Amino acid sequence: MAQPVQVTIPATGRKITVPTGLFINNEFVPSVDSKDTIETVNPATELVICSVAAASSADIDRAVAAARHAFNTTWGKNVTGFERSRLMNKLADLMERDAQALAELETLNNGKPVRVARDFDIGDSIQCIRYYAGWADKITGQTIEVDNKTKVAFTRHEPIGVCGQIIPWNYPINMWSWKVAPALAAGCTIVMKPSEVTPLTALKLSELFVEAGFPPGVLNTVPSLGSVGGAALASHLDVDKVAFTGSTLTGRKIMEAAARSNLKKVSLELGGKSPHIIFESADLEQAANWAALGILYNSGQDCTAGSRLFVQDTIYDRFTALLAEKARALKIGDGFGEDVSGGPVVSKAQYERVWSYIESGKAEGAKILNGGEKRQGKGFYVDPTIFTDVKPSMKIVREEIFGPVLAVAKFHTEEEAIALANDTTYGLGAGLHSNDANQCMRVSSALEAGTVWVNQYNMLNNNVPFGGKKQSGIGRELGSYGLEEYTSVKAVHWNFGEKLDWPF
Ligand SMILES: NC(=O)C1=CN([C@@H]2O[C@H](COP(=O)(O)OP(=O)(O)OC[C@H]3O[C@@H](n4cnc5c(N)ncnc54)[C@H](O)[C@@H]3O)[C@@H](O)[C@H]2O)C=CC1
Ligand code: BAL
Repeated sequence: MAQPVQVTIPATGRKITVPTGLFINNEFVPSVDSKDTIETVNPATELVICSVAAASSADIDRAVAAARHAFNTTWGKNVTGFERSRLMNKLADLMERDAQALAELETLNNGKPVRVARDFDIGDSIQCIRYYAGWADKITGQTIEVDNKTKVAFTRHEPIGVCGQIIPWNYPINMWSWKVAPALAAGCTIVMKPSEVTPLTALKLSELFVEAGFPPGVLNTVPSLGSVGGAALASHLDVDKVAFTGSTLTGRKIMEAAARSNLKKVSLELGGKSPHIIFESADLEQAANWAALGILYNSGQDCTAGSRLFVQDTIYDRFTALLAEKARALKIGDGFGEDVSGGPVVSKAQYERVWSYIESGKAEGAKILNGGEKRQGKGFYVDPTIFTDVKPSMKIVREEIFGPVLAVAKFHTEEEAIALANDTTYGLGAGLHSNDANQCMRVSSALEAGTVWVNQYNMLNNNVPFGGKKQSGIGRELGSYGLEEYTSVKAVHWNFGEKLDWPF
């Protein structure tokens, strides 16, 4: 299978041609040895969209060989930073040109509102590529004086080499750009494995890669099951680095595979159970908006979802009433409606997983403030579900749900809020709302998380690093820190005068 198919966007009638082959060496090709395919589904209708080729481990070998050849002959060794920057900016221009069609395809496969896909996911992705295009010709090492007369050392920040990149289904285009942009800027070549749930936009973006004029082999796109293509990349002897976003369980497997194979560099962006604290001095209306956004954006399918909310006892009743209003005001529906703010969750598997948590919350005795009832009809919809009066031991408080399900608890003192917030194996995001600046400073220092939001939530910038502490990950994405993950520092020691006496 390598022939493109035409898919029709139900709401607009637009026909989009989608490549269905594996993208290797700038061509869409069938698998070398497998007839396996991946079926994609529209989560709003539960109807099949199309099937694409599934890469086997032999295909991963072929993609890695293409990436290695491009690294050694073009991108990694013979293409200047200026040229890398130019091509990256061209890609960003093409994404801007095709933003509406890309957004429609993203919505079809993922379910998120088309307005959100276009204005946030894709807008942010274009900016990410331009941000790192700006770095491509500015990667420099240091000159270090070793002694004043005869020796100097300098460092070179060299591209790591061939990178395996494994991304999830919650932000297919956005996670693609977070991974691809710094790797390209640094001079690395890529084998990209999109999620088997949402491979369509990664394939469509591969077409734009060719149109932008990138040399063959720089980016290779291999939709595949995680246990096949993902595992093959993580354990491949000729892959120099693997970058992953997804569950902590799979992150652990990837790290084990890297350790057992060639000790490739690993960066992991994993799960979370992020705390969000509302102190009594906060602007409650604003804090309720941010708390609702924190759990409902992307239908809660967000690694930094503020899924544990801690509210000071003095404002608890007022605040929870406000929060319920916010949840009820949000329009959930088919993502093709321009006024929709939340779509279905991505798949049947995710729908069942989220509902099993809702049932467990009910069984463990948490009170339901909003939602908690299944809808009739087609589509993997989960209405905003808010549990109050939760206990720290409950499953809905301890485990990542990855759906629009919030666990709310009360606290009395600042110390108590910090202790509750940090009572988790995760450490990705955290938020707090307070009008006391000293309190904001104290609490943001005490929270064990890679990102802390003060008087806002879930806002990210391409020039600010992002990543986790504890079991939420290793390494950073975005900003100059994200670029460092794709370079390897070489120290060159240079002698221009010292004679070595012999015997020494
Ligand atoms: N941190 C985040 O952004 C994400 C977290 N998750 C969490 O994981 C839960 C389960 O979702 P899944 O889709 O099953 O997550 P997952 O972590 O298994 O999938 C993410 C990616 O990893 C790949 N993968 C799976 N097994 C692999 C293996 N053995 N070796 C290499 N790659 C492999 C998948 O094909 C996909 O591309 C969600 O409910 C959520 O809690 C899921 C997606 C994103
Ligand atoms: N919100 C940052 C990326 C993620 O959810 O995976």
